[in-house]
Amino acid sequence: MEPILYFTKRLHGFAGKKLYVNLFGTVLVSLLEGIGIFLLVPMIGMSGIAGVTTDTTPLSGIFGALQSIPAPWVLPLILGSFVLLVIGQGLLKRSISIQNVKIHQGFVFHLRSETYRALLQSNWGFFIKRRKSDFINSLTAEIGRVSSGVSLSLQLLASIIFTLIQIGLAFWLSPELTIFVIACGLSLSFLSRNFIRRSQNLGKETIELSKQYMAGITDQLNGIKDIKINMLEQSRLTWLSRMSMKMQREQGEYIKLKTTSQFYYQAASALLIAAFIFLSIRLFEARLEQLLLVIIIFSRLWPRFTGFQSSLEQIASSIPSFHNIIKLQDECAEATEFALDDPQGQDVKTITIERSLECRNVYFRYNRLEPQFALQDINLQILSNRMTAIVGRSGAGKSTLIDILMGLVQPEHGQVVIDGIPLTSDRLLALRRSISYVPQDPFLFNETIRENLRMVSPHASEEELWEALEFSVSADFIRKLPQGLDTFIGDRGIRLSGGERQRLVLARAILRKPSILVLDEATSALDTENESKIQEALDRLKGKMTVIVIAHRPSTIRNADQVIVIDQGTIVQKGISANSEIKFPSDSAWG
Ligand SMILES: Nc1ncnc2c1ncn2[C@@H]1O[C@H](COP(=O)(O)OP(=O)(O)OP(=O)(O)O)[C@@H](O)[C@H]1O
Repeated sequence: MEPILYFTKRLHGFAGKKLYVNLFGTVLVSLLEGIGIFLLVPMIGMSGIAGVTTDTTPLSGIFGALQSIPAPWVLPLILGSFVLLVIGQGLLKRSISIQNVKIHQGFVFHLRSETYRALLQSNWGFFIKRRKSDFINSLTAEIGRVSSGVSLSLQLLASIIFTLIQIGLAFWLSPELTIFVIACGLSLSFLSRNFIRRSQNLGKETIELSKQYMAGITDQLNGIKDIKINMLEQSRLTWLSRMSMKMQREQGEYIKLKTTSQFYYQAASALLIAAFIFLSIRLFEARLEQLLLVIIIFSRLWPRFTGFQSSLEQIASSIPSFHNIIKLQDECAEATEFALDDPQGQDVKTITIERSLECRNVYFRYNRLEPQFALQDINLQILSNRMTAIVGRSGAGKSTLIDILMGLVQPEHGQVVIDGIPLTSDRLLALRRSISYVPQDPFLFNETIRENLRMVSPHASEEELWEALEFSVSADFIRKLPQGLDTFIGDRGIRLSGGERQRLVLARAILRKPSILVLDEATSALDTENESKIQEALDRLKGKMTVIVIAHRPSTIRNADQVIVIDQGTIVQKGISANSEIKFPSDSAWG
């Protein structure tokens, strides 16, 4: 109940007055439907079928007024009112349905952007502990389930209001029979608790399966090249069929549960109606017209009880999604590193390092429950406007060190210090604005080259774009493309070679005009000629920009002013120049 209330409040906050208008409209539609049914009684009476009159029902007062109208007009008047009522109800229903869809869609979008915002505001440490596909699942399937769960709850509320009105009317017509039917309805709802609990459990299974499916399919599509090279197509297809079978089984269980509960309700309805007619005739001696009205009302009312059951089951199955989204938003809130709409965040100034960027006694573990440190006792000084190279064998801790220096993760002990001042959370954004980072696996968007460059610097002139491209030795290959800067580069830049991608990402990094440039094996895919051209370009940055290079190849660090060697998370060697006393780790990459 709690998560439903939580999201209903959120929906209320989002839709405001529109929500009440729609709820009121839904109740009105149901009422009009009820009035339409009441009109059936005098219509039947007039037709002479079964000798029904309205005299003995509480409606006699209302229909008595019809006697003052000339006899030939009564039937057309009643039939006309009936048609008008049905048309009015239909139109109202249509506009409410449209409004409902608008509110529902708007709320899905609102929830999605709220959750995505919370995700974007979270720190890097939060992302490395979780599966990306779980986020995708939450932002797509689960938010959809939450929104339809909320919308179902509101429909249920409208239905309850209408049912109460109908019960009032039924009570007015026959209190005994009404109490009898309500008692039966309540005892049935008590018995149906088990179905609701099972629906909730099935909802949990749905989420787990949907997470597994999303994780698997994302991984496989990311690794489609490996699948093709290793001819894993058949095994992947088998995985998909197994997954589909599990999902089908689970959906089958859900449908079985739903139809069983509907069957019980139907059987109970038949029994109840039989008992009800028997009792009304034998015990309560109801008259035909009274009985007819009560039957009409309850034939409308009883399906509502069945509807409640079915809605409750559906809502119950969406509750685990409610919990998951709340949990995700709470975890994001805990991991928030800045607020996206914070006006101060928008005009953060960049930091210019005057003297140095330092690590003082830094220790870091990915998992604080395990004894293994990824970095320990790190003390280093990166001088401003110089080139520092960080080297070490694979898994030594180079990328982790870079993440610490960029403020992406925080040390467990120790500090990052900029020009003698410790890096605190309020300066994190400023530091990040000052840094351009070229990762090992460069990321490009499925857009044109121009769009990919402008993403980081929307106002860059054509001249600036080409300048950055010249720097990264990309200008020539782009000029040769038929569409030049307007070439679409495909998913993650798949239509470019690995080296071209690296050069383009380097151009993007330079375009930001950073004060610190971080290259994490950013030239590993380049041939010697292009690499040395980039080395020359980086050389020209000396004195203008602080450059930090992670490298595996000695050629990459030839011109570094300082070389730091890391092994098993600790600094094992520091040297002023790569050409002199540095001894490289005995890793195969170093030849
Ligand atoms: N997200 C993570 N969760 C847990 N452990 C991690 C994570 N990322 C890295 N590690 C571990 O931390 C250690 C240092 O990893 P890091 O990526 O910093 O090494 P590296 O020197 O950059 O290696 P490479 O040259 O292969 O990229 C490794 O033992 C690695 O297994």
